[in-house]
Amino acid sequence: MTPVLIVLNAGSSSLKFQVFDVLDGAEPRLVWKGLYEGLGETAHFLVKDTGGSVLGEMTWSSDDRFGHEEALMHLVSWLSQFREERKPMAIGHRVVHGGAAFSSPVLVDESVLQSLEALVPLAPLHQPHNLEPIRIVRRRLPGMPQVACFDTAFHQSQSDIATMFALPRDMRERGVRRYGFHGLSYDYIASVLKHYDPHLAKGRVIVAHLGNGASLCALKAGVSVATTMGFSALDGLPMGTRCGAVDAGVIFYMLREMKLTPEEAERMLYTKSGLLGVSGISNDMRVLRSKAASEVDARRAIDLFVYRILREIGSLMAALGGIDGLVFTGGIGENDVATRAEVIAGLAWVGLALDEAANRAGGPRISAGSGPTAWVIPTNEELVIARQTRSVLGATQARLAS
Ligand SMILES: Nc1ncnc2c1ncn2[C@@H]1O[C@H](COP(=O)(O)OP(=O)(O)O)[C@@H](O)[C@H]1O
Ligand SMILES: CC(=O)OP(=O)(O)O
Ligand SMILES: [Mg+2]
Repeated sequence: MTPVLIVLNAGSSSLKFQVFDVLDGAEPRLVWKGLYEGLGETAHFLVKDTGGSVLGEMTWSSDDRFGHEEALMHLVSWLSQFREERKPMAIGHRVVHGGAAFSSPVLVDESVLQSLEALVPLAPLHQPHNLEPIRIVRRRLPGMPQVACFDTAFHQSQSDIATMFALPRDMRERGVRRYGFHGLSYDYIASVLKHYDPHLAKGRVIVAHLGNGASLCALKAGVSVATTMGFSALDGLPMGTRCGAVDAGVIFYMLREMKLTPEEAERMLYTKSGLLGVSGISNDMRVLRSKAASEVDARRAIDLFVYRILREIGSLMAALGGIDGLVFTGGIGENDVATRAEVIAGLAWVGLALDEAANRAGGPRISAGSGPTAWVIPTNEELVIARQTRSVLGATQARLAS
């Protein structure tokens, strides 16, 4: 019987999962990949094998009240049909915020869980949903080892200066500092750079993780030296519905002059801004691209997104002392040919030149000429979670055995 790891990435209305075989010494190997979406409403379950064949599919109506807990229990029961072949040995979770206390993945117990719950205000869009399945599993499958893998941990390599705000010193002692996010994605990209170009793995690389959440990371020899997100996943680039960096004075204006409550202000910045807020149309780049020729506000939202990416790339280049390579990843970075072309066009001054045919074909290398190179590399946060979960379990077992 093969031991398997279950990797969970829980969103507000979805639960994505992947199941990995873990054989001694080898890289975790994906076997099944699926998701529950529309949780709490009309829920839908779909699971496929690595060849893309559908292994299971189901829909529940809103009368069924099928939420996160039901989805997790359904997954456990779905997996049990394979119990002769595969035995779940642990669950690895994406947890967006690890705060100052967690600089590496950790086996979850009650005190870890309480520390992670204290970080909910720093990542209100993500953290509650990341922690909910951990609580459910602790209640329903009490013996199951669970490992929390953090979006923040990869950035712990940054210098003190790179993580500071120019606020009074005691604010830092309270944990008010830049943490950075999308670290599971950057960890994956850093781990595969050598397969694309050994020079890049040792060089100065900017990774653009452009999805519904978006950030950039400056890698020096594969290590994070700076990133655009900060204390929360709100800072830096404009995103699908998040504003990215705004002057803090805007928030005082919202509270004092517009008389918004802190909750209303937070909702505006997290869920009504970014591509959605500027366009008034959609947070989805596919929709904006389809309307960009006819609707001026769709075009403006895209132009602002690209302009802010270019400005932030300039800032990260300063932190790196130059640039050898630029990597696009995430839903927009991997799929949107036009965004990649527009960003590279804005970087002609650093010697980047687009290979149009390669860009249309999706890469991997999409630059021409002898200057810095540009790449499209699909990310794989789940594989990093599987790697980290296995390594935490291995270390725990070794500790218990000694
Ligand atoms: N074919 C595509 N062309 C352009 N943009 C796309 C395409 N597919 C997905 N996207 C964009 O990617 C976003 C989702 O990115 P993803 O990285 O999956 O998001 P999340 O942050 O939820 O993990 C969508 O909102 C959309 O803007
Ligand atoms: C941290 C973050 O923004 O995550 P996502 O892109 O999944 O929303
Ligand atoms: Mg994501």
